[in-house]
Amino acid sequence: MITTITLNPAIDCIIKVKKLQPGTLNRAVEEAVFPGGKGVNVSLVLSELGMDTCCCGFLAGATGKAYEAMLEERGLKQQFQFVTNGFTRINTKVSAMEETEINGAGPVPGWEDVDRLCQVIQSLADGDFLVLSGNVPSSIKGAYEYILKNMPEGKVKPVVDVTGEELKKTLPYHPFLIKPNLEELGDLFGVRIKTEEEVKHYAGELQSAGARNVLVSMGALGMLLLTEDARAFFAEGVKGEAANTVGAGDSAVAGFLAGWEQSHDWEKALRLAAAAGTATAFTYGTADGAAIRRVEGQIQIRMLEALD
Ligand SMILES: Nc1ncnc2c1ncn2[C@@H]1O[C@H](COP(=O)(O)OP(=O)(O)OP(=O)(O)O)[C@@H](O)[C@H]1O
Ligand SMILES: O=P(O)(O)OC[C@@]1(O)O[C@H](CO)[C@@H](O)[C@@H]1O
Repeated sequence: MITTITLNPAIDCIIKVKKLQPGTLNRAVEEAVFPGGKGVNVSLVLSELGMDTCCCGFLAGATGKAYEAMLEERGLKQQFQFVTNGFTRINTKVSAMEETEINGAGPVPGWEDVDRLCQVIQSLADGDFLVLSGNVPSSIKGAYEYILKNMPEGKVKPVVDVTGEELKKTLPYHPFLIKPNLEELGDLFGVRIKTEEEVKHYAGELQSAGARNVLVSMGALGMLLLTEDARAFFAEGVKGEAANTVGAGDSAVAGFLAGWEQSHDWEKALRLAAAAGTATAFTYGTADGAAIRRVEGQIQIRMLEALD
């Protein structure tokens, strides 16, 4: 079982306009709503890939009820808890010549809510993956570190996809996988990363700080994997027309975990990660299993020189 935590999920509203014109009324030519938030996206893609998954985190208000109904419609196992303050956010993603996103703030959970969540995940089985993914509300800053501190040592294999300080604080808990994108990796070290060597170097620094495996996603360029047994691979990007790339990174995390669970082979895990990310970039919302399997055969993987 792979459990995902999304502290601040969102109804993702994807709107396509011919041309985005700020300061005036824009009308959609296409629109769709999805139950979004990084951890839930991971669960949606895991279930498409035939994996057993459950998502949890916090919902609130009328939009929270609507969100719950959307999860039910998708047949996703969930253990979300309702908090009393605020409402589940609606994140607007506008697809035009470029992508523009407006993410809401979301409800205001308290530490007592985090404690309730910790109770829920105490029942995970030894060795289960626990995916901690997405923005941490400011009322509970440091929540990922707190959650990991409250799990019996060695019980779960954490997977962390979050930016900045929240990520750094989880590294002493030796996450099985972290997945920064190129910009996030650079921001962690206050640099702008330009070469593959630099990606490998800074991913290696994150391993030295505690991460076991590091997957760096680079949008249309592809993704680089540095493994705990000091191997490095690169999955080349696949050319094609992106529909909306929201959730591509989350799909990559799901593909990696599904691939790893199914094969225990780094290259196969990376291939499925790249296929899932690509398939999601080429569709509205997260990709379905058939689309991911179709892209899988197009992924080219290069083995890189290991780190010194
Ligand atoms: N435009 C694209 N064309 C082809 N493949 C893409 C494109 N965008 C993303 N991908 C694939 O998806 C993977 C993950 O994308 P990306 O690096 O954009 O993740 P991210 O920044 O974490 O995204 P998000 O936060 O929206 O989930 C890439 O490494 C690549 O394999
Ligand atoms: O505000 P956060 O939590 O950083 O990001 C939330 C979000 O943008 O991330 C997902 C894509 O990765 C979307 O489904 C969702 O709207």
